[in-house]
Amino acid sequence: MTVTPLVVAEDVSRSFGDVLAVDHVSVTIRPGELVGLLGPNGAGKSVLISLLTGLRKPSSGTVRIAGGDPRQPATRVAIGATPQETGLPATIKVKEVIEFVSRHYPDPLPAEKLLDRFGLTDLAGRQCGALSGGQQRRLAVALAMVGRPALVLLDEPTTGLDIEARHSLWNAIEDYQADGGTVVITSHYLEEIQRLARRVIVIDHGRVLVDDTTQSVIDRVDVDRVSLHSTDTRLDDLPGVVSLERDGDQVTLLTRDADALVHRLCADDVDFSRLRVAGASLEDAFAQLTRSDARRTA
Ligand SMILES: Nc1ncnc2c1ncn2[C@@H]1O[C@H](COP(=O)(O)OP(=O)(O)OP(=O)(O)O)[C@@H](O)[C@H]1O
Repeated sequence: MTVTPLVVAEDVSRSFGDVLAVDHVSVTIRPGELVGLLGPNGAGKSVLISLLTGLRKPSSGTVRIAGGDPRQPATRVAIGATPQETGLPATIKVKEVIEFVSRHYPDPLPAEKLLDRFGLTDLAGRQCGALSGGQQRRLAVALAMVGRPALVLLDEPTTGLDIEARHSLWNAIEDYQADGGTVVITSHYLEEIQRLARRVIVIDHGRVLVDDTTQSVIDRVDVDRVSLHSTDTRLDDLPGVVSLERDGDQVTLLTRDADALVHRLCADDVDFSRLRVAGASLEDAFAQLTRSDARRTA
């Protein structure tokens, strides 16, 4: 069965003077997907999101959301977004701002359900200006979902949140997806994207470097991560090691052959403790992808 895509960006570019922020990007997202949009600082993620939400017009190419132009109000009802920075009205209470935004949508989530989902129930009567930075961030994401939009675009939603707040936001995002919602999320916390997103799109210099399942992207990096505690200098000369980082006596090695490395440690009687071997992470894959793109660009 063919599923009609929710997001179709075709050959989209956007420039600001000499800066080509988004460079001929084509992306299709199906309903129910949760897609991580990754890239280094200045890669073009926020500008691409602004094109998908209809806040900016492409210099060339087309964007369609649920078949419509996101610059038209009728299409924008299907979109919820949390930009990197949001300005909430300081003197309006949390529940009031939720109810105010709700009135713009035909079938909004009940305020109580939204407050509960985002852990904001105890703050319902608090003025927005009296919320902490993390509480404001949670409210901003809640407001993106109040109208039960088909698509939600979250630009670094968990920046500045403590661990507990981050976990509760992940749960809220997963609940929204479980209800059939579609999510595009940017984050510099790659372990967060690895946990949430089944698919990642990596962009750099405005271009798509990779668009694949998260696992396939990780599998592209044919290395394992070996961590141990040791002050032995012979660690610098082990075979198959791609990179080595020291933090005090904690050493993290990326290697193409973890078995050979561990055999060698034992054979050479290297003094070490707390040895751990793990597969590569999305962060390792991302670092390798963007490094090789930087080399190509140079
Ligand atoms: N209004 C603007 N005028 C001129 N250049 C802009 C404008 N907005 C963005 N840019 C440029 O476009 C490029 C992409 O910016 P963008 O904000 O999309 O990056 P990003 O991937 O979101 O980065 P970050 O991770 O730092 O948020 C950058 O070079 C930026 O300086």
